[in-house]
Amino acid sequence: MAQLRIAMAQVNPTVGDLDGNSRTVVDCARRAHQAGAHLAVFPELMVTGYPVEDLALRNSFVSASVKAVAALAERLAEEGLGELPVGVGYLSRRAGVGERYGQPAGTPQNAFALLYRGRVEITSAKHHLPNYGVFDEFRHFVPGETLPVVRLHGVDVAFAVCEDLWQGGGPVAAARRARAGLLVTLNASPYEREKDDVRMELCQRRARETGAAVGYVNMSGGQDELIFDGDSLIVDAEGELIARAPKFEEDLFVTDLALPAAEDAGGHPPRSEEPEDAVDGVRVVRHLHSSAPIAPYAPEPAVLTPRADPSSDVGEVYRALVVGVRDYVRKNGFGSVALALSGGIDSALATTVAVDAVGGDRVHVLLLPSEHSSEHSVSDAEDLAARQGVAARTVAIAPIVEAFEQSMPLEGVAAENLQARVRGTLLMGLSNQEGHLVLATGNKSELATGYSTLYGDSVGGFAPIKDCWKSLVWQLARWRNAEAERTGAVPPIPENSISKPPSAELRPGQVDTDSLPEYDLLDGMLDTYIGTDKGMRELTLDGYDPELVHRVIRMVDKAEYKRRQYPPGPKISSRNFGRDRRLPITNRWTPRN
Ligand SMILES: Nc1ncnc2c1ncn2[C@@H]1O[C@H](COP(=O)(O)OP(=O)(O)OC[C@H]2O[C@@H]([n+]3cccc(C(=O)O)c3)[C@H](O)[C@@H]2O)[C@@H](O)[C@H]1O
Ligand SMILES: Nc1ncnc2c1ncn2[C@@H]1O[C@H](COP(=O)(O)OP(=O)(O)OP(=O)(O)O)[C@@H](O)[C@H]1O
Ligand SMILES: NC(=O)CC[C@H](N)C(=O)O
Repeated sequence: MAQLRIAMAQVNPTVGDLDGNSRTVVDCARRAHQAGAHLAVFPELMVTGYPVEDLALRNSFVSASVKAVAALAERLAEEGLGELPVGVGYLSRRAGVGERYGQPAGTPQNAFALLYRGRVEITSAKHHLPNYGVFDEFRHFVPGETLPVVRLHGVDVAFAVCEDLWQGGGPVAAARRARAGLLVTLNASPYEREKDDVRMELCQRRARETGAAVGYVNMSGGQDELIFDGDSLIVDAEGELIARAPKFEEDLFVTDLALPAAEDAGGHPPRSEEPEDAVDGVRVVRHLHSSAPIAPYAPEPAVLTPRADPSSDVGEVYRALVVGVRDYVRKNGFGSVALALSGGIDSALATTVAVDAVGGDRVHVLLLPSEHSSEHSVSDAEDLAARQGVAARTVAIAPIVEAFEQSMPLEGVAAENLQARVRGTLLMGLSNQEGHLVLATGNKSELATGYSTLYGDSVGGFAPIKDCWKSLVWQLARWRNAEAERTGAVPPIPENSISKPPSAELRPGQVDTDSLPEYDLLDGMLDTYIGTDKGMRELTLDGYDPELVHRVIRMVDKAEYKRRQYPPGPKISSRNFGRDRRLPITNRWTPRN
């Protein structure tokens, strides 16, 4: 057996910030070196951030990434870190491939580089490209065809990139054939509810299949609608969990691994850059760093007993929303946010998430009562603002609505929507004047059914709870209050905001159930329709009333145009309204089956 100390950097790069991301690599590599690591690894596309989307198709961006990774190798050596092999993801190009989309030769690849002694020593690229859900990698990359296997202190270490682990064959099969002792994967795997269990099981299965320990390093942090939850982990060749990093945080995660020395494992002695036959379109390329196993470390293992994460599923969703808001605000250069607070549950939860994300002193709320607003809409909103220490301003909108209607009389829904639009205009005015990012407060049930006013309550730059069904909104509010009680703090959300019936308050006595079914029933049906694409007949077979099914499906399909104009917001489900679900707006198809 040989001993290998591996440092996995679960960090939060920013897309396009090549200098900042490179600095993060140097800082973590320094700490890894100080911790005595033999190898430091970073997430997929660390140098550029992930996903780069169509930046991958800009030749200048690919060139900048290739230059940045070479400069990073030099910088590591200048800082005295050249002897530490550092594995990073970056954007590269495969030379010699013909012109594509009018670009010069050389198509983009989602690449891996091992940096050592001031040089980009080894490169390879992701073989399996995900092209489903939020991923579009056929559009952006061509697949890699090699699996680097590096003998490091006597252990054969193979390197693959994210989706390479999710699909069988290819790199996984090649790692098995190469008898690697450790398979390291660099990942940018976005959060979805319960995906942590899927990933863990995947790593365990692949470890058993390859007969190698698996080191899985994931990104943390938010990028537009995606949230990377970290949760990096290491399992041994039998699939036993050795160590696991915390979720939703940055972490440099150092672990001592006892691994089979290459010769014991049956791997033949490598000559540098020696290719082996292709397995499933992937050639193993062996590299020699150091053959001799090093003496085992003495006493203290660099640590890490598996850390159980205490969060519940709902608690995890809450943390994901906070990270999504925090990083959207920070990475887009905002100092503060603003939102309209109605005393209802949606704006109460959105405000609470915002306060947890950026701090109460950077959250500004507007109370905007109209002639139809209830007493409690103001008192509950004031109560929440006081509990959370946010700056609250009240502007009665009735005179503005009246002035509007004097110039152009409106009736019915048009008049109702005017109130929402006046609120939207005031919020955007405040944003322009004071520079806050406006948060839209709509939930997924409203987005699904089109139950919001275009250019009214849907205005804003980011929408914290847009992927949460209304029933989940209540669960999140209760979870957050219970968390506060557990730690002896004041529950941030007034009980009345949680318990009162939801209402848009756009006309006297209006409640959501005038237009929509009860949320428990509605959300179940929506989750099945949106999440599984079942049609009318199948939903009816599931036990839903045929007339209701027909009505709800029509509402959902008709509202595509509203969703397309809604701000982005954190994805927490396996199918969000955004990159996961792309449907035509102009569409006469009725899903009868
Ligand atoms: N296919 C299409 N492509 C592009 N635009 C399209 C379109 N179909 C209609 N439109 C446009 O959309 C307009 C209709 O949309 P919109 O103006 O939003 O109005 P609309 O959807 O008719 O009404 C908004 C509904 O949301 C409810 N609401 C509003 C605000 C808050 C809440 C709450 O829960 O608190 C609920 C309100 O009670 C009402 O039932 C049309 O006048 C037309 O201009
Ligand atoms: N009186 C008000 N003052 C300020 N903002 C308001 C007011 N009424 C509505 N809004 C804004 O419009 C949004 C849409 O209203 P909606 O009724 O969907 O949400 P809610 O009031 O927060 O929750 P609920 O739907 O449970 O009543 C609110 O979240 C809030 O941002
Ligand atoms: N970046 C990737 O290749 C991610 C794809 C993978 N299936 C995941 O969700 O983790």
